[in-house]
Amino acid sequence: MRLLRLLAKGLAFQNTELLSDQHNLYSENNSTTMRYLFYPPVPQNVKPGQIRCGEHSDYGSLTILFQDDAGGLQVISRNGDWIDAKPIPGAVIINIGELLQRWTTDQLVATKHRVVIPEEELKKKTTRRSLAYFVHPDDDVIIKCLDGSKKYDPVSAYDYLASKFSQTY
Ligand SMILES: O=C(O)CCC(=O)C(=O)O
Ligand SMILES: [Fe+2]
Repeated sequence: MRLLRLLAKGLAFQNTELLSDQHNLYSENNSTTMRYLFYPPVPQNVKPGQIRCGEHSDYGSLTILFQDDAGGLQVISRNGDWIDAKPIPGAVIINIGELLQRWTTDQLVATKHRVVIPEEELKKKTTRRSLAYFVHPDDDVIIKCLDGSKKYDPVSAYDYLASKFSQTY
């Protein structure tokens, strides 16, 4: 909630509660979830180009991501290069989600990221664990461009998530 308030401040919204007010994280009408991810050791005969977690951006408002020291997470830069998001002890990663990008008409960008397989043989044998807290707006919030533009069609947070899940799974 503090992060959402700070983002609203950073974007110079008059109402700094504008985003946080739409996130009743513990209500039944909110799809915020925590996911624990476990990546087993990579098999020896892994094919070139195989990946631990394919390129995507997260769907909601923000993701707070805790990763262990295995490494492999990469984020895409504005010019399309993949940059290692090296684990830093005690640090968390904050990803902007697609709904927040739509809401802010691209002022905040949902950065694409992926998890690649380590190159060193020894590291391939290690597992990787991460913990992701996917923060979502309340299900019934209609996400429409806050600047009044029509760049993105209004969509409810729930419908957006449901359409993403049906495409993914
Ligand atoms: O495991 C990770 O570090 C990233 C996972 C991820 O990006 C996701 O589940 O959306
Ligand atoms: Fe992700």
